[in-house]
Amino acid sequence: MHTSFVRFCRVFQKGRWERAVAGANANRRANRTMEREIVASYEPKRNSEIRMFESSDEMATDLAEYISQVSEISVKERGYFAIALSGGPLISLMRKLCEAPYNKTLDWSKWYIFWADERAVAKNHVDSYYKSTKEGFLSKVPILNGHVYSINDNVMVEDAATDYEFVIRQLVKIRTVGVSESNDCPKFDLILLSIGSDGHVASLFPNHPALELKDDWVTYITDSPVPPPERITFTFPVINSASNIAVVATGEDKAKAVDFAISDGAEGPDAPSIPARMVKPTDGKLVWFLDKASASFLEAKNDGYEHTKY
Ligand SMILES: O=C(O)[C@H](O)[C@@H](O)[C@H](O)[C@H](O)COP(=O)(O)O
Repeated sequence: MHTSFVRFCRVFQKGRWERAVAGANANRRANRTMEREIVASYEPKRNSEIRMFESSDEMATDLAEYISQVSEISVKERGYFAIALSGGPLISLMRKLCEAPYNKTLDWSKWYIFWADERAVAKNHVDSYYKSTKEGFLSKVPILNGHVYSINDNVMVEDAATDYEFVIRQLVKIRTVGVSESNDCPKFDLILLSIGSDGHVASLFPNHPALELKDDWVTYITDSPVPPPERITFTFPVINSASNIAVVATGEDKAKAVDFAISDGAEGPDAPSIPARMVKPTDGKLVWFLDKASASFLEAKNDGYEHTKY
Protein backbone atom coordinates (compact mmCIF):
# COMPACT_ATOMS: atom_id res chain seq x y z
CA MET A 1 0.00 0.00 0.00
CA HIS A 2 2.78 2.34 0.94
CA THR A 3 4.48 1.71 -2.39
CA SER A 4 1.31 2.59 -4.28
CA PHE A 5 1.00 5.90 -2.51
CA VAL A 6 4.61 6.86 -3.06
CA ARG A 7 4.23 5.95 -6.70
CA PHE A 8 1.10 8.10 -6.87
CA CYS A 9 2.99 11.06 -5.46
CA ARG A 10 5.82 10.61 -7.88
CA VAL A 11 3.33 10.78 -10.72
CA PHE A 12 1.99 13.99 -9.21
CA GLN A 13 5.56 15.24 -9.14
CA LYS A 14 5.69 15.01 -12.91
CA GLY A 15 2.93 17.59 -12.88
CA ARG A 16 0.09 15.87 -14.69
CA TRP A 17 -3.11 14.96 -12.95
CA GLU A 18 -4.16 12.89 -15.95
CA ARG A 19 -1.05 10.79 -15.55
CA ALA A 20 -1.78 10.41 -11.86
CA VAL A 21 -5.25 9.12 -12.69
CA ALA A 22 -3.74 6.80 -15.29
CA GLY A 23 -1.33 5.52 -12.65
CA ALA A 24 -4.15 5.04 -10.18
CA ASN A 25 -6.14 3.19 -12.84
CA ALA A 26 -3.22 0.85 -13.39
CA ASN A 27 -3.34 0.03 -9.69
CA ARG A 28 -7.01 -0.75 -9.85
CA ARG A 29 -6.70 -4.42 -10.60
CA ALA A 30 -4.01 -4.84 -7.96
CA ASN A 31 -5.89 -3.06 -5.22
CA ARG A 32 -9.28 -1.65 -6.06
CA THR A 33 -10.03 -0.48 -2.52
CA MET A 34 -6.73 1.30 -2.16
CA GLU A 35 -7.21 3.11 -5.43
CA ARG A 36 -10.64 4.34 -4.36
CA GLU A 37 -9.22 5.61 -1.08
CA ILE A 38 -6.45 7.53 -2.78
CA VAL A 39 -8.65 9.14 -5.37
CA ALA A 40 -11.27 10.00 -2.76
CA SER A 41 -8.70 11.60 -0.48
CA TYR A 42 -6.94 13.53 -3.19
CA GLU A 43 -9.68 14.37 -5.60
CA PRO A 44 -8.00 17.20 -7.48
CA LYS A 45 -9.44 20.63 -7.02
CA ARG A 46 -9.58 22.39 -10.33
CA ASN A 47 -6.07 23.37 -11.36
CA SER A 48 -4.31 22.05 -8.29
CA GLU A 49 -1.35 19.75 -7.96
CA ILE A 50 0.63 18.08 -5.19
CA ARG A 51 4.36 17.48 -5.52
CA MET A 52 6.14 15.44 -2.87
CA PHE A 53 9.92 15.23 -2.48
CA GLU A 54 12.35 12.88 -0.76
CA SER A 55 14.83 15.64 0.06
CA SER A 56 15.20 19.39 0.41
CA ASP A 57 17.60 19.31 -2.52
CA GLU A 58 15.00 17.73 -4.82
CA MET A 59 12.40 20.24 -3.69
CA ALA A 60 14.79 23.15 -4.30
CA THR A 61 15.61 21.83 -7.78
CA ASP A 62 11.95 21.50 -8.75
CA LEU A 63 10.92 24.81 -7.15
CA ALA A 64 13.60 26.65 -9.14
CA GLU A 65 12.41 25.04 -12.37
CA TYR A 66 8.77 25.81 -11.53
CA ILE A 67 9.49 29.49 -10.75
CA SER A 68 11.62 29.75 -13.88
CA GLN A 69 8.81 28.37 -16.06
CA VAL A 70 6.16 30.65 -14.52
CA SER A 71 8.45 33.66 -14.96
CA GLU A 72 9.13 32.84 -18.61
CA ILE A 73 5.44 32.44 -19.38
CA SER A 74 4.58 35.70 -17.57
CA VAL A 75 7.27 37.70 -19.36
CA LYS A 76 6.17 36.26 -22.69
CA GLU A 77 2.48 36.94 -22.09
CA ARG A 78 2.59 40.21 -20.13
CA GLY A 79 6.12 41.58 -20.43
CA TYR A 80 6.57 41.45 -16.63
CA PHE A 81 6.90 38.92 -13.84
CA ALA A 82 5.31 40.08 -10.58
CA ILE A 83 6.16 37.65 -7.79
CA ALA A 84 5.21 37.90 -4.12
CA LEU A 85 7.38 36.18 -1.52
CA SER A 86 6.88 35.17 2.08
CA GLY A 87 8.92 33.80 4.98
CA GLY A 88 9.80 30.39 6.38
CA PRO A 89 11.99 28.10 4.30
CA LEU A 90 11.16 29.77 0.98
CA ILE A 91 14.25 31.84 0.38
CA SER A 92 16.54 28.94 1.14
CA LEU A 93 14.47 26.71 -1.18
CA MET A 94 14.83 29.30 -3.97
CA ARG A 95 18.62 29.01 -3.78
CA LYS A 96 19.01 27.19 -7.09
CA LEU A 97 17.65 30.19 -8.99
CA CYS A 98 20.92 31.93 -8.09
CA GLU A 99 22.90 29.21 -9.87
CA ALA A 100 23.41 28.09 -13.48
CA PRO A 101 21.52 27.97 -15.71
CA TYR A 102 18.88 30.27 -14.18
CA ASN A 103 21.21 33.09 -13.10
CA LYS A 104 22.14 33.54 -16.77
CA THR A 105 19.00 32.52 -18.63
CA LEU A 106 16.17 34.23 -16.76
CA ASP A 107 15.07 37.68 -17.86
CA TRP A 108 15.74 39.24 -14.45
CA SER A 109 15.11 42.76 -15.72
CA LYS A 110 11.40 41.89 -15.95
CA TRP A 111 11.11 40.64 -12.37
CA TYR A 112 9.13 42.71 -9.84
CA ILE A 113 9.39 41.60 -6.22
CA PHE A 114 6.68 41.95 -3.56
CA TRP A 115 5.96 40.38 -0.19
CA ALA A 116 2.72 38.53 0.54
CA ASP A 117 3.47 39.33 4.16
CA GLU A 118 6.18 41.02 6.18
CA ARG A 119 6.98 41.50 9.82
CA ALA A 120 6.77 45.15 10.92
CA VAL A 121 10.42 45.50 11.92
CA ALA A 122 13.32 47.52 10.54
CA LYS A 123 14.79 46.20 7.29
CA ASN A 124 18.06 45.41 9.02
CA HIS A 125 16.32 43.49 11.85
CA VAL A 126 17.01 39.78 12.08
CA ASP A 127 13.24 39.07 11.80
CA SER A 128 12.82 41.04 8.56
CA TYR A 129 11.84 38.97 5.50
CA TYR A 130 13.34 41.73 3.37
CA LYS A 131 16.70 41.21 5.09
CA SER A 132 16.71 37.43 4.61
CA THR A 133 15.51 37.82 1.03
CA LYS A 134 18.20 40.39 0.27
CA GLU A 135 20.94 38.23 1.76
CA GLY A 136 19.77 34.90 0.37
CA PHE A 137 18.41 35.87 -3.03
CA LEU A 138 18.29 39.51 -4.16
CA SER A 139 22.01 40.10 -3.66
CA LYS A 140 22.80 37.09 -5.87
CA VAL A 141 20.70 37.82 -8.96
CA PRO A 142 20.51 40.92 -11.18
CA ILE A 143 17.01 42.08 -10.18
CA LEU A 144 16.78 45.87 -10.44
CA ASN A 145 16.64 47.68 -7.08
CA GLY A 146 13.76 49.80 -8.39
CA HIS A 147 11.72 46.65 -8.96
CA VAL A 148 11.89 45.55 -5.32
CA TYR A 149 8.75 46.68 -3.49
CA SER A 150 9.51 46.24 0.19
CA ILE A 151 7.29 47.45 3.01
CA ASN A 152 7.80 50.92 4.50
CA ASP A 153 9.51 50.27 7.83
CA ASN A 154 9.52 53.94 8.89
CA VAL A 155 5.83 54.18 9.76
CA MET A 156 3.31 52.49 12.06
CA VAL A 157 2.16 49.08 10.91
CA GLU A 158 -1.33 50.27 9.86
CA ASP A 159 0.23 53.00 7.71
CA ALA A 160 2.67 50.51 6.23
CA ALA A 161 -0.30 48.36 5.13
CA THR A 162 -2.10 51.39 3.62
CA ASP A 163 1.10 52.49 1.83
CA TYR A 164 1.70 49.03 0.42
CA GLU A 165 -1.83 48.74 -0.94
CA PHE A 166 -1.47 52.21 -2.50
CA VAL A 167 1.79 51.21 -4.21
CA ILE A 168 0.21 48.04 -5.57
CA ARG A 169 -2.82 50.02 -6.83
CA GLN A 170 -0.48 52.27 -8.86
CA LEU A 171 1.26 49.26 -10.36
CA VAL A 172 -2.06 47.61 -11.21
CA LYS A 173 -3.16 50.81 -13.00
CA ILE A 174 -0.16 50.62 -15.33
CA ARG A 175 -0.44 46.81 -15.47
CA THR A 176 3.03 46.06 -14.16
CA VAL A 177 0.90 43.90 -11.89
CA GLY A 178 -2.03 42.29 -13.72
CA VAL A 179 -5.65 42.64 -12.71
CA SER A 180 -8.19 39.92 -12.06
CA GLU A 181 -11.05 39.68 -14.54
CA SER A 182 -13.53 38.50 -11.92
CA ASN A 183 -12.85 41.25 -9.35
CA ASP A 184 -10.58 44.29 -9.35
CA CYS A 185 -7.88 42.57 -7.33
CA PRO A 186 -4.26 42.50 -8.38
CA LYS A 187 -3.38 39.33 -10.23
CA PHE A 188 0.18 38.48 -9.25
CA ASP A 189 1.90 36.12 -11.64
CA LEU A 190 3.09 34.03 -8.71
CA ILE A 191 2.54 34.12 -4.95
CA LEU A 192 4.87 31.88 -2.94
CA LEU A 193 3.66 30.87 0.51
CA SER A 194 4.85 28.57 3.24
CA ILE A 195 2.57 26.92 5.76
CA GLY A 196 3.10 27.13 9.53
CA SER A 197 2.41 24.26 11.92
CA ASP A 198 -0.90 25.92 12.86
CA GLY A 199 -1.88 26.07 9.17
CA HIS A 200 -1.25 29.79 8.73
CA VAL A 201 -0.15 31.16 5.38
CA ALA A 202 1.29 34.65 4.82
CA SER A 203 0.32 36.34 8.14
CA LEU A 204 -3.22 34.96 8.07
CA PHE A 205 -3.59 33.00 11.29
CA PRO A 206 -6.34 30.61 12.47
CA ASN A 207 -9.52 32.30 13.70
CA HIS A 208 -8.20 35.80 13.02
CA PRO A 209 -10.68 38.40 11.67
CA ALA A 210 -8.18 39.18 8.89
CA LEU A 211 -9.21 35.87 7.29
CA GLU A 212 -12.63 37.33 6.49
CA LEU A 213 -11.56 40.60 4.83
CA LYS A 214 -13.11 40.99 1.40
CA ASP A 215 -12.36 44.55 0.28
CA ASP A 216 -8.85 45.24 1.55
CA TRP A 217 -5.90 44.07 -0.50
CA VAL A 218 -3.34 44.50 2.26
CA THR A 219 -4.07 44.51 5.97
CA TYR A 220 -2.15 44.58 9.23
CA ILE A 221 -2.25 42.60 12.44
CA THR A 222 -0.83 43.49 15.84
CA ASP A 223 -1.53 40.19 17.59
CA SER A 224 0.31 37.53 15.63
CA PRO A 225 0.46 34.33 17.69
CA VAL A 226 3.92 33.77 16.20
CA PRO A 227 6.32 36.60 17.11
CA PRO A 228 6.86 39.33 16.15
CA PRO A 229 3.23 40.45 16.76
CA GLU A 230 3.01 43.26 14.19
CA ARG A 231 2.84 42.31 10.55
CA ILE A 232 1.26 43.26 7.28
CA THR A 233 -0.28 40.69 4.97
CA PHE A 234 -2.09 40.21 1.68
CA THR A 235 -5.72 39.22 2.20
CA PHE A 236 -7.30 36.09 0.73
CA PRO A 237 -9.01 37.95 -2.15
CA VAL A 238 -5.54 39.00 -3.36
CA ILE A 239 -3.91 35.63 -2.73
CA ASN A 240 -6.71 33.78 -4.53
CA SER A 241 -6.63 36.14 -7.50
CA ALA A 242 -3.05 35.19 -8.40
CA SER A 243 -2.30 33.36 -11.64
CA ASN A 244 -0.17 30.89 -9.72
CA ILE A 245 0.15 30.05 -6.05
CA ALA A 246 2.74 27.68 -4.60
CA VAL A 247 2.54 26.55 -0.98
CA VAL A 248 5.67 25.00 0.49
CA ALA A 249 5.63 22.75 3.55
CA THR A 250 8.69 21.28 5.24
CA GLY A 251 9.00 19.33 8.47
CA GLU A 252 6.92 16.92 10.50
CA ASP A 253 5.38 19.75 12.53
CA LYS A 254 3.40 20.71 9.39
CA ALA A 255 1.99 17.20 8.79
CA LYS A 256 -1.38 17.73 10.52
CA ALA A 257 -1.89 21.16 9.01
CA VAL A 258 -1.02 19.88 5.53
CA ASP A 259 -3.43 16.98 5.93
CA PHE A 260 -6.27 19.24 7.01
CA ALA A 261 -5.48 21.78 4.34
CA ILE A 262 -5.49 19.26 1.50
CA SER A 263 -7.73 16.34 2.45
CA ASP A 264 -11.41 16.33 1.67
CA GLY A 265 -11.90 14.39 4.91
CA ALA A 266 -11.44 17.62 6.83
CA GLU A 267 -14.83 19.02 5.80
CA GLY A 268 -17.68 19.47 8.27
CA PRO A 269 -18.45 21.23 11.54
CA ASP A 270 -15.59 19.56 13.44
CA ALA A 271 -13.03 20.53 10.82
CA PRO A 272 -10.34 22.75 12.26
CA SER A 273 -9.89 26.30 11.05
CA ILE A 274 -6.90 26.03 8.77
CA PRO A 275 -6.14 29.21 6.82
CA ALA A 276 -4.25 27.14 4.24
CA ARG A 277 -7.57 25.49 3.30
CA MET A 278 -8.75 28.91 2.15
CA VAL A 279 -6.05 29.06 -0.53
CA LYS A 280 -8.28 28.45 -3.54
CA PRO A 281 -7.25 30.29 -6.67
CA THR A 282 -10.23 31.73 -8.54
CA ASP A 283 -8.76 31.37 -12.01
CA GLY A 284 -5.18 30.39 -11.28
CA LYS A 285 -3.24 27.24 -10.45
CA LEU A 286 -2.19 25.95 -7.04
CA VAL A 287 0.84 23.72 -6.47
CA TRP A 288 1.75 22.16 -3.12
CA PHE A 289 5.45 21.42 -2.57
CA LEU A 290 5.69 18.91 0.28
CA ASP A 291 8.66 17.18 1.80
CA LYS A 292 8.26 13.63 3.05
CA ALA A 293 7.84 14.68 6.68
CA SER A 294 5.14 17.26 6.01
CA ALA A 295 3.28 14.75 3.80
CA SER A 296 3.61 11.95 6.34
CA PHE A 297 -0.02 12.13 7.53
CA LEU A 298 -1.24 11.85 3.96
CA GLU A 299 0.94 8.79 3.56
CA ALA A 300 -0.12 7.35 6.90
CA LYS A 301 -3.76 7.74 6.00
CA ASN A 302 -3.21 5.72 2.87
CA ASP A 303 -1.34 3.11 4.83
CA GLY A 304 -4.67 2.36 6.49
CA TYR A 305 -4.14 4.35 9.68
CA GLU A 306 -7.05 6.27 11.03
CA HIS A 307 -7.23 9.91 10.08
CA THR A 308 -5.82 11.77 13.08
CA LYS A 309 -7.92 14.65 14.34
CA TYR A 310 -6.22 18.00 14.74
O1 LIG B 1 6.71 34.24 11.34
C1 LIG B 1 6.06 33.41 10.74
O2 LIG B 1 4.96 33.63 10.19
C2 LIG B 1 6.57 32.02 10.67
O3 LIG B 1 7.93 31.93 10.93
C3 LIG B 1 6.25 31.50 9.31
O4 LIG B 1 7.12 32.01 8.42
C4 LIG B 1 5.99 30.03 9.28
O5 LIG B 1 5.96 29.42 10.48
C5 LIG B 1 6.81 29.35 8.28
O6 LIG B 1 6.27 29.64 7.05
C6 LIG B 1 7.09 27.92 8.43
O7 LIG B 1 8.43 27.95 8.50
P1 LIG B 1 9.32 26.71 8.89
O8 LIG B 1 9.01 25.68 7.84
O9 LIG B 1 10.69 27.25 8.86
O10 LIG B 1 8.83 26.28 10.24
